[in-house]
Amino acid sequence: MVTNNKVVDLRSDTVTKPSEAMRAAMAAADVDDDVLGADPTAQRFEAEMARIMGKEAALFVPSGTMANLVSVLVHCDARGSEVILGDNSHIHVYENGGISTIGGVHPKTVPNNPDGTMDIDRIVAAIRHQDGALYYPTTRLICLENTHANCGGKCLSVEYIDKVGEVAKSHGLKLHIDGARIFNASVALGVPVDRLVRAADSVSVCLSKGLGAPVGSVIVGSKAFIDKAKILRKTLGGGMRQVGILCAAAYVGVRDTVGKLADDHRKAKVLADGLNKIKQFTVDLTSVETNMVFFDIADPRITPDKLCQVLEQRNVLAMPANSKSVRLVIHYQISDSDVQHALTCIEKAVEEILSGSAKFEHLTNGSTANSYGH
Ligand SMILES: Cc1ncc(COP(=O)(O)O)c(C=O)c1O
Ligand SMILES: C[C@@H](O)[C@H](N)C(=O)O
Repeated sequence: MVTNNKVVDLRSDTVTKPSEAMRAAMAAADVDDDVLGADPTAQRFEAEMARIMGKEAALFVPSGTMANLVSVLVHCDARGSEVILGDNSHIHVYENGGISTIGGVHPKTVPNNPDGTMDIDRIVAAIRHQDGALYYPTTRLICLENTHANCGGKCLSVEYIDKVGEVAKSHGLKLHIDGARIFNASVALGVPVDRLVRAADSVSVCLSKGLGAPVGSVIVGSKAFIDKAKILRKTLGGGMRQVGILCAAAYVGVRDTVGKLADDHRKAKVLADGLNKIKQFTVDLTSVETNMVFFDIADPRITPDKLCQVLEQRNVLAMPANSKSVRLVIHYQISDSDVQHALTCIEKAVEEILSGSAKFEHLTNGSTANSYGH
């Protein structure tokens, strides 16, 4: 039963459609072959992103996955390299093991705490000792993720990042931040984004998430690092021709949408409060720091897969996080009335499922291809 023609898409902040301003900028973009020389719009955008992030240089890449892969492979350019990263990190869980299958880099996971951090003493303990060089991989890199997607969009503090940076420096290691949502963290923490990443040798920044660009990420770091990253991007097939068309849209996203992230976070809290009033759900309200809301379903009759299917019949899109919880993500194209409409639809979906009147096409255990969970 469709109660509203408009689709309220809460699956992710990757679902935004380009704004009219982005489309106009794309149409008007001054472009050239970025492989044969330098697309002027890409060059301007990369210089602006380096300035904003407080790094020497920047490189536009087609996706966050490629941004992380290129960054890890530049830092870990010798055989037998190992990277220390979170066991629940996007790089380790959702990027097809690319650092290993493509880059030959060995992952050394450390448990992620619920707040997205890894215990500093466990990071230090994970660093391979020189004495074992005959047997062990060689630690070259530590990766953090801010905000942390699988930990509910939690923010890593600048104090924590600086401490990990000190550990990396004192052990001769590099530090990469998967900053897919670094602007969400900067806004939620009230810390300028260049200060937040000061300790990092490289950062990947998604333009196609909360910033609303249709495509792309940017890597920032030293000029020497970005020069190597540019070659590796080409090796991976990421060299692009008139890429200014995409950079023009991304530039509009950075200019127009960063200022809207605080409102995304406010709406996420409104959504979380509403969900917490539904007695079959539990939400840890203190964990809603940015634009993501995870809620657990206590009633076994209501599975995440069933709930998402019934919501889809009402044009509200959501994704199971796993077999017991659902993830909802706010972005700037979700209005306050969309939030209220979604809450009403969720309440009605729960009633339909519990009354037995809900219709399902197919059921899975929640870990389907279209689920975020694992
Ligand atoms: C934390 C994080 N890092 C990296 C990525 C990868 O970005 P992309 O989907 O553009 O490859 C995502 C999700 O998309 C993410 O949530
Ligand atoms: C699914 C995942 O890869 C994506 N980064 C998201 O958060 O939606």
